This record gives sequence, structure tokens and C-alpha cells, in this order.
Amino acid sequence: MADYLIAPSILSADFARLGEEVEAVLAAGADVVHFDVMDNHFVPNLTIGPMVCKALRDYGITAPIDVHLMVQPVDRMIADFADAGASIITFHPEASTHIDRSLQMIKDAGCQAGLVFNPATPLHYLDYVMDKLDVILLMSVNPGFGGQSFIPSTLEKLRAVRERIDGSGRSIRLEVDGGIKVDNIAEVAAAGADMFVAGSAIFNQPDYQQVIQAMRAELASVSAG
Ligand SMILES: O=C(CO)[C@H](O)[C@H](O)COP(=O)(O)O
Repeated sequence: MADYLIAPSILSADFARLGEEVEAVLAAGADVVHFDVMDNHFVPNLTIGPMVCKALRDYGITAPIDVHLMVQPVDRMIADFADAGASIITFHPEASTHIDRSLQMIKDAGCQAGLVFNPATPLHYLDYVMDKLDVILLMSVNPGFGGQSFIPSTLEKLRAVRERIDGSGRSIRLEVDGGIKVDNIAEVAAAGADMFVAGSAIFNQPDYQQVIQAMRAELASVSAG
């Protein structure tokens, strides 16, 4: 089976019990904690910052924390999140004045680095930075809120990015975020994704393990071909 990662988005968790929620979803079989940072400027919502990331580490969370920066400017946040225990830091190219520099800052801070593409953001931002990328994240909704519907044109975009990654010969994760459910995860994987962010599909159900196992069963059917 391909090496698929499931990354629950804590945007849909119960923030009043965040440590327990993250612990529970990891115990239920999740691989990575997806941490959505929104600034009410780049996106029309306001969420959580480095203090909350550090609080999760202090609580005892050791799994990778995948910080998705939906903020502008970007660079000011990089060191703060690295110090707070982020494992992966991704940002939107439109939000950074100097994309190459922002990527290098993330790597210099000891984290994995990635670019995030909104549904209508063109892929040309990848042209000269493939050597600095550990992750490419395609948004399959417009960022800002959980619980939105998957935008179907993401499938074509995933196929295009998968070709670029395979053509580069590099080991780069292809992550997808927005509207991922048990009933579409196989189609999304078949288009090339290998890391799946899911918020409402997991946290809005009473049994996290059941959802994650159902997702893995769907992914196994893709691997089986
Ligand atoms: O980045 C995000 C929104 O900007 C969320 O991670 C994403 O929408 C996940 O939520 P859901 O799985 O409910 O669509």
C-alpha cells in the first residue's frame, strides 16, 4: 500500500478540550496534526497561533504538527512556530513577498517546508523552488472555514502536480485540504494525493477511529488498483 498520511484538521475540534481532542484523534490512528493558522487578513477568519502549538507540545503531543499559515505577511511567524514545535510549515505564495527566502527560513529553522495553492492559484509558483519543497498542499476549498464542499477541479490540479513531483524525482508530499470525506478520499488519492487533511469528516463524528479506518480502507482499495 502507498504511504498515505491522514492529517485531521483541528479547526473542527472542540477547542475547549484541544489537548484531549488531539490525543484522541492520534490514538484513533491519525498520522499528523493539521494546524490551521488564520489571521483575518489573508483569510476571513481568525484562529490560533504559536502559543497553542507550544501548548500541544507541552501537553505531550509528539506527532508531527503540520502548520498551515493562512497569514500575510508570512516570515514573521516562521521562527515563532518553529520554536513552538512545528514539524512542517506551509504558506501561500501570494502571501509572501520573497517566496524562496520564506522557504529557506523554514528549512533553516529545522522544519519541513511547503507551498499552499488556493483553488484558483496557478502552479507556476512551483517553477524554481521544487528543490526547497517537502510538501505541496492543494486547497480543495477556498481557505477560511471547515465544512465546505470539495471543489472538483482540484482533481485535475492534483494530477498536474503529481506529474511535476514524479518528473522532479524528488520526495515531495502531495497534500490536499478541504471537503475530504470517506466517500471521496479514494478518488483524490487516485489523482495523486498522498496526504489528506480532514476536519469536519473526522471531528464531527462520535467515533474518530471508525472514520479513520474507513478512510484507510478506501485508500487500500486505491493501492490495490
Ligand atoms: O484549511 C482549512 C480551511 O481553510 C481546513 O483545514 C479545511 O477546510 C478542513 O476542513 P474540512 O475537512 O471540514 O473541509
